[in-house]
Amino acid sequence: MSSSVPSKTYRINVPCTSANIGPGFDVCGIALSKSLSLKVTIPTEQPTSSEEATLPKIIYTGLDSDNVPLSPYKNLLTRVALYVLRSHGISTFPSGVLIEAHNEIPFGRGLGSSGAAVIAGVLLGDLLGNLKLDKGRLLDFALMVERHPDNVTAALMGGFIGSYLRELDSKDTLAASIPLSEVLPEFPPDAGPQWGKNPPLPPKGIGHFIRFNWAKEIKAIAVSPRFELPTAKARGVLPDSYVKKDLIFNLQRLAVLTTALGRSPPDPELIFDAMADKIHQPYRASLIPGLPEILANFTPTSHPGLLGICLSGAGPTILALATHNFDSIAGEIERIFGQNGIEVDWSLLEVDERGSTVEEI
Ligand SMILES: Nc1ncnc2c1ncn2[C@@H]1O[C@H](COP(=O)(O)OP(=O)(O)O)[C@@H](O)[C@H]1O
Ligand SMILES: N[C@@H](CCOP(=O)(O)O)C(=O)O
Repeated sequence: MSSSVPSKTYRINVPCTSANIGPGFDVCGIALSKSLSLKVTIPTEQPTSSEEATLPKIIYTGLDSDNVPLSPYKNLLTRVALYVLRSHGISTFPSGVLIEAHNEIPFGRGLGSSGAAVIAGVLLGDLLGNLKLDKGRLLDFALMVERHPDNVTAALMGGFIGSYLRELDSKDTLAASIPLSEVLPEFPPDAGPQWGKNPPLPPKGIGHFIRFNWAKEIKAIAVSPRFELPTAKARGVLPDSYVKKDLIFNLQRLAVLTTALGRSPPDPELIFDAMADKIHQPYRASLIPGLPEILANFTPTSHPGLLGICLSGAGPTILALATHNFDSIAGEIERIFGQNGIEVDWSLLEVDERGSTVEEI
């Protein structure tokens, strides 16, 4: 943007997330120390009716930025922002906006890249419309797009979070049931202010959540195979119903895990067993070569420092929680993936307690 145009610049920062943490399928999420950050420059004066308005210009740097659509009607960040704006009766983006995205979250690896993009988009819409929505309301909009709460809630709030979707009355159920194609329509390339009907506001308070404690000694090792597994595909292999004993297996562990991860010093035996799962990982094993072996080959006794191991989100990333010996734990997971012909990248991450932030810079 030319320096002669008066403008304000903001930084939106959204952390990556690891969802499920073993038994907490669609319930738990942890915000971690990699992020999607947007530098957003907004002109403070808009063109007069005789001047031509310009659409947002989007620039990406960082991971997986080569194939991201840069049209504001195709890009996930701006489509979500436009949904928030249109729900408030604002049919177009302000003119002349510059969005510089820097991405550290690999796409389709189970570290919540789409959840982070959805939260960044909601925050962007709030900023562009000067809507000043509170966090609960921002979450409602995010949940209309990404309809499981674990990633988006942790990305927005930060820390280790448990969440559920409120049972809605029939009027709210109707409002929340509008298809995703109406929330994020495929805009024609020449979409203008008069295009389509604005979507309705989402019901209030769709998502409820609580923040658990997190013991400061616990770090997250994220080992990401170098292939993408779209979350939709990894949800597609899950059954529609479960047997009672598998549900009880997970519920018992989840009840223990949420408190166990907040206790200092952490108890490796308790956490390790509490991170086992029977409702998503076994079904996803067919999509992630090496997963059964990885889950079967690690214990706190065989790998001192390890607390627990699970699939991160829908995978294929493996999340190992540990207090020490990070290199050897990651190296061993890398070795098993290697035997299955899969290369990986790994990093040691901290829990991000701040969650998403927006600041003027
Ligand atoms: N920063 C981003 N900007 C635009 N689109 C994104 C961004 N991050 C993720 N996406 C979209 O989300 C897809 C990945 O979503 P998903 O399959 O749910 O995997 P993940 O486990 O990483 O959330 C990407 O292929 C891309 O289409
Ligand atoms: N609970 C969801 C979480 C998906 O997380 P992602 O980071 O893989 O998008 C699931 O397991 O499907």
